[in-house]
Amino acid sequence: MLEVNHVYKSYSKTSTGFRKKSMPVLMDITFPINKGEWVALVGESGSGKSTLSRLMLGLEKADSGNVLIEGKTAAKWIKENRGKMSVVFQDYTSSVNPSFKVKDIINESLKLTNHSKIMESLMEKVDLPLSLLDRYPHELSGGQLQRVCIARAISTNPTFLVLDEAVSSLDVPIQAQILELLHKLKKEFGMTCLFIAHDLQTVAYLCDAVMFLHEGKIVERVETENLANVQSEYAKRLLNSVIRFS
Ligand SMILES: Nc1ncnc2c1ncn2[C@@H]1O[C@H](COP(=O)(O)OP(=O)(O)OP(=O)(O)O)[C@@H](O)[C@H]1O
Repeated sequence: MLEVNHVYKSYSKTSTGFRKKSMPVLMDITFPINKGEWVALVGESGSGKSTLSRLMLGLEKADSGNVLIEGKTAAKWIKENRGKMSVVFQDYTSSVNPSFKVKDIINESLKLTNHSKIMESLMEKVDLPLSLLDRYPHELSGGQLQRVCIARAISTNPTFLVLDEAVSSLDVPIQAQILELLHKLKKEFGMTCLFIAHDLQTVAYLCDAVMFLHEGKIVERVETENLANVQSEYAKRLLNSVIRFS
């Protein structure tokens, strides 16, 4: 359903002197994500994960190559299928308008005038009490606010979901709760998902396959059940570090 084909992306880097240097970030990225599949993209900070997610969300253009969804460029598909591609970012605080109440945040994509029943059902889906609907973001905990962002993301019943480090800035026990919630939603909604993370532990629980992004290239893709048998040096190193320190 989604294909990334030979994508290259670089940014210009300011250097001393007058010439701007080009810094390659993504090099020849190619992979498919099949319908209903949850695929993780794992890599260290600065490896290009968010750049790739912006390309997939149609927010930036590749230098060459393309991202196709159901045969159309990502930007075109998203325009024609409003609300069918949703994203949850790491930074839940800056993802919401601080002057909006929870009910208005969740209603941002739906734009309903009479929304109480739908709001209530979305709050139930993300395990939040209805009493929070009239609160402002600063009156919520980080975990509660990220649940609100997830409720907003699923409100339109998306076909495709990008989770860009969606649990990374939460405390470990809260991370576990959000992962459990995502697991439940995965089963209930059957959407396709790209799950971006810098650590393997979170993705192993949720995803069907893992791609390792290293120095702008996908060095390996493996089914989650075969994680123990990765071949590339980079994937082995990441895996060993998890086993050693967990
Ligand atoms: N708009 C931009 N202009 C210039 N350089 C950029 C831009 N966006 C990203 N970069 C650079 O591209 C590289 C990859 O950044 P990106 O945010 O995609 O990495 P990441 O893997 O998501 O990192 P993190 O896990 O820390 O979020 C970094 O060196 C970053 O400084």
